[in-house]
Amino acid sequence: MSKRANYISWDEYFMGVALLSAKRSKDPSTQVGACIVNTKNKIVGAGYNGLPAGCNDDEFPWDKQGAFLETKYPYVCHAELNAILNNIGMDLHGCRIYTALFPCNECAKAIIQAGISEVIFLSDKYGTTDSSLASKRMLQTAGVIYRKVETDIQHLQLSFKETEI
Ligand SMILES: Nc1nc(=O)n([C@H]2C[C@H](O)[C@@H](COP(=O)(O)O)O2)cc1CO
Ligand SMILES: [Zn+2]
Repeated sequence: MSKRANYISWDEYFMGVALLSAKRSKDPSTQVGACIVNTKNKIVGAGYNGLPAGCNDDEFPWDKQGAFLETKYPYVCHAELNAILNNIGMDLHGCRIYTALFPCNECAKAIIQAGISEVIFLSDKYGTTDSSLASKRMLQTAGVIYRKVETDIQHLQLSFKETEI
C-alpha cells in the first residue's frame, strides 16, 4: 500500500488550527483565530478573539455600533494578541503566526515586538482601513513577511462520530 496522497499541507494544518480556535469565540459577528508556530513546525500558541480573563462575556457588550463604550471594540482582545500572550513560554523570535484575519495595527506592534517573522492570513477584508494600512507599514518596515495562505480547500469537515475514525 502506498502512502495517502491527499493529506493537508503545513499551511492548511496551521490555518485549520487557527480556524478551529475561532470556534471558541463568543463574538456574534466575527470569529477570529490565530496559531503561532516555531521553525520546527511545532505549535507554540493559539488564541481567538475574546474578552480579557475575568471580564464576564455576558456582562460586556458585543455590539458593533453605538457609543464606543457600549460596543465590543474597547474590550475585546484580538486573536493574534491572545495567541502571543497564551504562548507556552517560548521565545517567539523567528516564529510565524497564522491568522484568519489580517492583523490590526495594535496586533502588528505586538507581533513585531515578540519577534515573530512571518504573518500568514486568510482574509484581508479590512485591508483598506487605516488600521490595516498602518499595520502593513509597520510590518514591512520591521521586516516581517506577510502572505495570504495558499490553498484550494474551500471547506474542511470534522467528524466527531466514533464510528467514522
Ligand atoms: N485581525 C483581527 N483579529 C481579531 O481578533 N479581530 C476581532 C476583533 C473583533 O472581536 C472582531 C472584529 O469585529 P467586526 O467589526 O468585524 O465585527 O474580530 C479583528 C481583527 C481585524 O483586524
Ligand atoms: Zn488586532
